Amino acid sequence: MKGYRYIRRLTGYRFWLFALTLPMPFIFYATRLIFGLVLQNFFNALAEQHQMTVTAWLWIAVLPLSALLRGGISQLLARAQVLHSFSIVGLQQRNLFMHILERPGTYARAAGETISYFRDDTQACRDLLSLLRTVLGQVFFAIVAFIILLRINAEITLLVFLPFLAIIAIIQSLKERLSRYRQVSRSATANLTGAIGEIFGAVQAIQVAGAERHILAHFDGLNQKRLAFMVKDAVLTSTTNALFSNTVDVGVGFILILLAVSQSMTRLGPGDIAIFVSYLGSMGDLVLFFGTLLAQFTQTQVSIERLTSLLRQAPQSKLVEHHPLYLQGTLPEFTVDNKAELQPLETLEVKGLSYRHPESGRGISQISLRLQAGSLTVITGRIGAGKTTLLQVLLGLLPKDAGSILWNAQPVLDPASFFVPPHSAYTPQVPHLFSESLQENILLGLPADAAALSSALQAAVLDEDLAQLPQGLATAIGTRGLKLSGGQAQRTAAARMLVRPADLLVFDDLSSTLDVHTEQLLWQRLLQQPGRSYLVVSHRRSLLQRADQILVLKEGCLEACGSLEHLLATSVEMQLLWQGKLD
Ligand SMILES: Nc1ncnc2c1ncn2[C@@H]1O[C@H](COP(=O)(O)OP(=O)(O)OP(=O)(O)O)[C@@H](O)[C@H]1O
Repeated sequence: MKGYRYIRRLTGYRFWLFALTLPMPFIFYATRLIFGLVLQNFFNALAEQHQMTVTAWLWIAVLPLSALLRGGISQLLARAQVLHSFSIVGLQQRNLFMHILERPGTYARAAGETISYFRDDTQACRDLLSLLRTVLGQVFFAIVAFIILLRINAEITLLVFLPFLAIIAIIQSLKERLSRYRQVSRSATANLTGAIGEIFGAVQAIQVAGAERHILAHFDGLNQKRLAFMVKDAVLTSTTNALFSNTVDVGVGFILILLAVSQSMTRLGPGDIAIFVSYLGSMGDLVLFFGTLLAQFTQTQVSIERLTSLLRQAPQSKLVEHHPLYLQGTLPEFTVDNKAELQPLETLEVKGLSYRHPESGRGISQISLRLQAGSLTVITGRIGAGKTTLLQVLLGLLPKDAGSILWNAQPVLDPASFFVPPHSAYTPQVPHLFSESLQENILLGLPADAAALSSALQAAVLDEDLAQLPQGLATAIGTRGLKLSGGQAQRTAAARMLVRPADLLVFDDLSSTLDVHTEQLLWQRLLQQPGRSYLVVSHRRSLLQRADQILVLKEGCLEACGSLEHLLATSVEMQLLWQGKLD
């Protein structure tokens, strides 16, 4: 989606608020024009009469009135401006958040990067619109001021405007270099902070490898690079800022020099000089803001590209789709669809399911399966065969490229919202735990039902561990569950699943962190649960032996399917997996 279309669609959201904010800079700069005219008339009246006349007093009285007018109108419109800013930033944040929630499997970014998308990139358009509005007001001011000054003294006006043009030309010539220096210094900073993150995450590995000296040298090198780029960036930015801020003084100096050398200046009264100085001050704003506006155009384009790149196959206009936002007043009641009324699982059918990861071009192709209620289906295959991808596409965590999913012969149109309790529950390969108590991690907001909790703990083989934990269920498990062993973390995630009513339980390889005995006990207890069906990724022999059917995946395709006996007799891939000859 082109940047301007993105901005146009965004501006269309609550357009009346945007329209209300448009006159603000015009009113602001109109009062500055009035202020200059008042100054001119006041000083000229004073110079002509050599004393405070009624006219002079009148001109003085106009000053606070114009300030009051400006303040009053600004106050009225400021609310519209704040609401408009929050609306367009909030709309993008809401749409981005919804997109991630709909397809969590496609979103794999670090927390810091995510904050930068949500906080910085969604604000780029707001900043651009705000600058654009201000610069339009300033251009209006510049044109009117130029005409007024021309009428006072055309010769001087043209001469005084020369430094402005010169400075705009200098800024333009420096613009490309400014942006290059800024980009290089930002990326040097990102390299450094990225390295700090990696070093903290790998302290143990560094110590074990005795690589402290090498890492410090690397860190020092990154620091030196950043220092060099930052100094260049700071020197150039300060120089251009100095140019900006001294523009007005240069202009005033120019007038004074002309006053000393030119006859024509003698025709200027003190009020005329005052209006020149006053207007030049505001012209300085235009030079400053115009340069910033040009830079903001580029930054906004970059931000729009960054944001839309997160959408993958979804239409790019999704980020600027219009939806209600609740910025004021009480929030509407939160309702969850009551899926309990829907049919309990009888059969689950998958036909021709395909998905390719855009980054690697790999994934799954044309997978079909049929699963009966109350059965255990095991998906197996070598590393990278597509087992996780199949589960994620089925559950709607990744968007399917092709294929269909049928629940009791009815098509599932939106798997992401369908495959949740009470239809199904899922434990991923790496469970996500929070730095809360064990109980909160299992319940995740469900009302504490002691019987359901205790049954889930028992089924997940957590009951014995619980006795060892200092505060039992109230034990805080640390950031991402770090105080738990890998196996405990995985069984906590399993208990979270079991405490919820769900017909279909989907597990992605529990065996990686469980010893053979615990895993056997877990499956023994799980399979005793009434009314549940299981879809499980595993390569453990004990589970393959229990399975009603096994799907063997190879390079993203369904290689074979059937009972263990049948597969061992007919599938070479299954034979190799069974003998542990493949990883
Ligand atoms: N996020 C991703 N981006 C790009 N390619 C991916 C992504 N996730 C998986 N793949 C690729 O898709 C293929 C299938 O991966 P998948 O994780 O589904 O395999 P798997 O059978 O579950 O492997 P494992 O046994 O290691 O869990 C692999 O070639 C993998 O490299």
